[in-house]
Amino acid sequence: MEHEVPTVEWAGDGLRLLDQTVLPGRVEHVVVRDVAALVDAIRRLVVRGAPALGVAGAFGVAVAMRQAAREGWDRAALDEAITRVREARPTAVNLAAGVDRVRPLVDEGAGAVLAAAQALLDEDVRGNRAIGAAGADWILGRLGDRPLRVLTHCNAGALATAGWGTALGVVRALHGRGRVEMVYVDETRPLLQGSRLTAWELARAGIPCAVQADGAAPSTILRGLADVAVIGADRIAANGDTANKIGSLGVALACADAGIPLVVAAPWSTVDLALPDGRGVPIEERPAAEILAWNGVPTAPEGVAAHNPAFDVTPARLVTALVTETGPLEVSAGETPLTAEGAAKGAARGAARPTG
Ligand SMILES: CSC[C@H]1O[C@H](OP(=O)(O)O)[C@H](O)[C@@H]1O
Repeated sequence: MEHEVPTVEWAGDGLRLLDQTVLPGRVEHVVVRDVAALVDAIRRLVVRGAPALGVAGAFGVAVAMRQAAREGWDRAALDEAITRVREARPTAVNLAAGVDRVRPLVDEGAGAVLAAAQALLDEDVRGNRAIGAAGADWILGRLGDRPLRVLTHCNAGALATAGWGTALGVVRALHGRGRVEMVYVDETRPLLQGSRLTAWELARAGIPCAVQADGAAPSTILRGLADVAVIGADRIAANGDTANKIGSLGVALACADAGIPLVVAAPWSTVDLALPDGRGVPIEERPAAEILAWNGVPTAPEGVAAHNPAFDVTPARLVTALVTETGPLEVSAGETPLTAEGAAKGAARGAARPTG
């Protein structure tokens, strides 16, 4: 049975978020009604994942407007608060894009902003279903119509989006066709989005999976235990260079060496056409404590330093296929650069009513 729990939704007077910091042990929600609480929720990964951040950013404009009305802010204070939401995390382009999409509607009132944010949420779910189907089509066409062993990194599932997921959307589509033998789930240190979140989603969906240490991924791939790796993205440059959770580059290098496909599943809203290549991707550096302890228990000697980049950039030459809502692009084979025309088609596909 499919048991999706809404990740982000408007709840009358605030933004209701599934608190992903307490999964899988507890399923709890928080409702944020002010900008400081929303920024904190984004920075602590209560809500996380590029598309989900885009939706949270869009609704965040309405949160700021409601707070401005309650507290009597002037326009400058409102604009500053909206910018704080927009800049809460730097790497996923979707957060800023979500804010920018609805910000021009501020003068039309909170109702217009909420309607636009809800439209973005609905488009994301439709787009993810399209990504899932297109990704499954490409993978089965490439590898043969048989049950497959998939490797994933981090969480690019329903929890990272408004629903269904991107990379896990592909896995869900394959599973729906009876074409998943096993999913190797990288635990994804330091915040364990794989073991805590991806394994939770797959178990609830009845999809067979095994959690592994991140360090096991290259040998799993080079020992021939996986047929394909499918990952999400946080920002894709115009040439196809892809920023994703730290450790994705290692998976990509192993896939290239082993000759298995690396599939990036992402909506066009994750493509940053203003960025010619991956050198300009802002890489979020996160707190040392995430590396040096778990649940407050030290895992390293006191006083040592930590290096905690939250993302890395996989060069386009290692991306076998980028699957968006408009279909696959065989990036490493040169089907780039990504174009504004493609982005427009993607937006139209997400906005299109489902045909059945
Ligand atoms: C579908 S985008 C998911 C993407 O976001 C994750 O980062 P974080 O958990 O820090 O928000 C990770 O990079 C996933 O691949």
